[in-house]
Amino acid sequence: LTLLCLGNGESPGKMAFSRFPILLALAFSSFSFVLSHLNREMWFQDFFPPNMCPINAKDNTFYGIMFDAGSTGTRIHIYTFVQKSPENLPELEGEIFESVKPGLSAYADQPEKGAETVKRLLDMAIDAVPPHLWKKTPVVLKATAGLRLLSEEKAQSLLLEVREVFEESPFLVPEDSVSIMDGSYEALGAALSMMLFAGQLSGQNQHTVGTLDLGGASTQITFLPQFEETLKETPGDFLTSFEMFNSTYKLYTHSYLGFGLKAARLAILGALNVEAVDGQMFRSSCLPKQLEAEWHFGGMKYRYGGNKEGETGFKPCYLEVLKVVEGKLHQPDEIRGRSFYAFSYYYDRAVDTNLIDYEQGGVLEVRDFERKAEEVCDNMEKYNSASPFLCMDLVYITALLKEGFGFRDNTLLQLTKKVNNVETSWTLGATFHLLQSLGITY
Ligand SMILES: Nc1ncnc2c1ncn2[C@@H]1O[C@H](COP(=O)(O)OP(=O)(O)O)[C@@H](O)[C@H]1O
Ligand SMILES: [Ca+2]
Repeated sequence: LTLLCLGNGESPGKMAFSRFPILLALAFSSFSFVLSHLNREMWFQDFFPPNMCPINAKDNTFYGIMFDAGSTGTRIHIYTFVQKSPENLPELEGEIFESVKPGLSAYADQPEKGAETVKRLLDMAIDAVPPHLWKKTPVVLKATAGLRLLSEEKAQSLLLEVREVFEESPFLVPEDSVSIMDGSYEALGAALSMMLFAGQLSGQNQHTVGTLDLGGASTQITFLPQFEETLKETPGDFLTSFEMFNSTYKLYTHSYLGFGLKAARLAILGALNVEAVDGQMFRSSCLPKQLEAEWHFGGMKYRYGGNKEGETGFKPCYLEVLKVVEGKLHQPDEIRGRSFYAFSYYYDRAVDTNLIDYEQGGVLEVRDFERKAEEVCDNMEKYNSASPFLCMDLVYITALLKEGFGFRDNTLLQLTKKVNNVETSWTLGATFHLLQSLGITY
């Protein structure tokens, strides 16, 4: 640990040390997400102490290794926890994070090569975790929508190869250590992560927030309902209970498969679930007029292009996109008055269009995405150098938020990549849950 610290966060991968009692939220604020400044500033930044290195190598440290096998990339998160005494709750000390592209599903026909990418990432953990703790450090890989969309046979042979890599490693390999994760577990992990982060803020003005994750293939929404009404009006399969510290919590959580950004592109183009796409040209008013190109996704090749003769721009594009989202998602009333953390492609597209800074993130209103979508779609030639899908992606994000989930124009979204150098991802919550269920403490 000391050695890694000398590297000051640069090696191997991106080392981050933060120190916050992650469980305060669970213990004191009844799972309320606590936000202080609901103005347009980063509401986290005042509350976290600056990064710091552990003063000494500690013997009350333990680790958890979580792989996120996403549809566009594979990521390793190596978390360090410190437990000061048995009666104290563990604190998150830091994270090492690294990622590779493409994701495992790109190796559908070469499972060994796919597993090799996992092995290279796992080698980082050999350096990061002290040898005497290897046997006590669980390693788990959870695959998301990308693998959910592969055939069962291809997905299973990938998972089998990865399992072998784990078995050959010196780490603790729990039962079911390599699996395709249920969408609601992904959402639950994200919610738990944010609860852990927000624990630092307890005692401030309390507002509860939820999380929105926009992946390539699927999208998730999660929040802790405050009103009985919401629980009554919500279909049972949108509610997930989980236990922690002798309490049961009921979360609203749902994963919409096929509503990730890339899957949505296909749906908008009318290319989803179309047989014999080869040779067929899919056109959209959301694409530059003169564009004609090819796109490889999920093992298929698609030809797509702009409306050469017809209309292009924000209005016709919005109508096209509306068909894909309108009436397709459950709209809980309660979310209208809430704030949400937004990750992944919400973050990336906001960065691409200078709505937020890549390092800092920021707070946006739903209408900021709409304004940007109008600007990009009505001036596509100006945005030529960016992705040809930029207009479509922004309109999809706008429509998904407004017409899909039913958010207001002024709903606040906190776009956050990292809290004090720890990635905001479902992985922290899932690792925490894993360590709890294995009874791993110092
Ligand atoms: N830990 C992470 N750090 C940075 N970006 C991430 C992380 N996890 C997901 N993303 C972003 O989300 C996008 C899509 O998510 P991904 O996890 O690959 O898809 P899916 O969740 O549908 O499997 C990625 O392109 C990436 O920009
Ligand atoms: Ca993801």
